[in-house]
Amino acid sequence: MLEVGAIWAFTSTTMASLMFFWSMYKQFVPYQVRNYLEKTLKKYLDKFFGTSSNFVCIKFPEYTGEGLSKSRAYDDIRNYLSSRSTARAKRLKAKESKNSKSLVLCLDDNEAVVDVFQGVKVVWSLFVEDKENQSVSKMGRYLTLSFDNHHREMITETYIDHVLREGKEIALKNRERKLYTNNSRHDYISMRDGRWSSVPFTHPATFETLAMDLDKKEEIKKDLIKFTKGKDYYRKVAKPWKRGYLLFGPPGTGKSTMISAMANFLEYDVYDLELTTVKDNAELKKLILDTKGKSIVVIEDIDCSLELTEHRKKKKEEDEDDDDEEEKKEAENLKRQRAHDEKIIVFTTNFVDNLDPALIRRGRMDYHIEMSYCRFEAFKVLAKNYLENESHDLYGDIGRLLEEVDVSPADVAENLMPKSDEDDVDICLRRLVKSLEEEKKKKVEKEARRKEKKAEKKEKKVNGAEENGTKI
Ligand SMILES: Nc1ncnc2c1ncn2[C@@H]1O[C@H](COP(=O)(O)OP(=O)(O)OP(=O)(O)O)[C@@H](O)[C@H]1O
Ligand SMILES: [Mg+2]
Repeated sequence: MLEVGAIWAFTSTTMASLMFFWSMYKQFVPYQVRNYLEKTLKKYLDKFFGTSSNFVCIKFPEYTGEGLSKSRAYDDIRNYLSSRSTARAKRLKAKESKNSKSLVLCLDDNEAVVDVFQGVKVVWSLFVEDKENQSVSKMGRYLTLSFDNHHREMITETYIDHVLREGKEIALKNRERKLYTNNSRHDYISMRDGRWSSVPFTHPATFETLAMDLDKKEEIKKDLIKFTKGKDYYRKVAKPWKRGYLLFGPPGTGKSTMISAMANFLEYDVYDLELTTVKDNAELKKLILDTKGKSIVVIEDIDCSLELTEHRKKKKEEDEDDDDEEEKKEAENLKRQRAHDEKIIVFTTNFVDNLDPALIRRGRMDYHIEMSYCRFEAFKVLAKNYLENESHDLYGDIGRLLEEVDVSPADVAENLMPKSDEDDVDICLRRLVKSLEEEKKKKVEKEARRKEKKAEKKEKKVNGAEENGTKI
């Protein structure tokens, strides 16, 4: 019989050797023999770790509690181990999860991996629960963490916390990001998640492809990074961990594109809040409370939304009084839980001057970003995106024309986009120049008409005064 117990009377270095032996044996020993040996080995491992005075073994079952619900700790540990296992384990399993954006490689059954933390080696192993211990419907597995008793304090007080925290972070990074909407018209293509329905968020915009002043772009990125790192700071100053941005500018200047770039930069989900379909204030509160952390709540065209919702204002106030006690309590609880959720709120508008100053004050909208017409710097970003071009004889003309006329990046992008296989860089840039020249002509004509009208008005006034004067 294999003297596994003897082999495991050892140091952690021998553990690593055993891992090697184990993987070799898995490659070369036939399945039936392996099956028998593995069962025996597992018994020994269980026995050894259970009785050894030097080693401690902690079991983390996949299903816990009376209802045998899936253990969150088990999932977090598996996520943590997936990064360790990809680099170190000999046998991996590819997992396809519906919440994950790609295949996840993780530890295979009856496989072990060594992890090192603050110089201390520990061994994680994954086993399938014995048939007789399994519940009827759930194929349970369990993870065991084995380590030298000398490090008990450090492992239980620091290491396990570290594993759970990192596991959560990894899950967040690997998750498929979502675009939520409260507009139920999209229900047929989306998944419902509480009061929101969702579809995968796949907008490809990034800050690199965003055409705008480069210094302003860098400033916004820095602001976002500072916000994400501000957990302790917000707690210290007793403010909810959220930041409001107001994006304003003419149509087609990239406000919505900027929101997608922000979401991709921070790896946040997006909640697109359609105010016009919100019944009353109570519903609005519920919707906001129903959003998760690491997300951007977007309210587009705030001026129009507010106008449309204005007539409900009175009703909202009444409804607040009607709020049933139970619901108020639930909302308060959620609010307390979510006070430290990382959340960004973005408002957009075409007409910033129409907004009530109380609405855009700092605290509600902390950072105001103007998205403006396309100038040369922004054009260069678009030319790189759309034509992979960085210099051309026409750049001088384009730069000059872009200073003279106000066109949106959306219009410039439309001209730069090749319309057929024959459209090369030269053709696209010439098309842009032509369209900018037409814009310039229109602007000159408009200016001339304006002056003409002004002169006419002046003349009428003078004539009127003269007539009046004659009358007097
Ligand atoms: N600054 C920009 N950088 C890169 N692409 C842009 C930019 N502005 C506009 N575009 C392009 O033009 C299209 C329209 O832009 P977008 O929807 O972001 O404008 P908007 O400011 O939100 O307009 P609206 O006020 O009408 O909502 C985008 O799909 C994008 O391709
Ligand atoms: Mg928009």
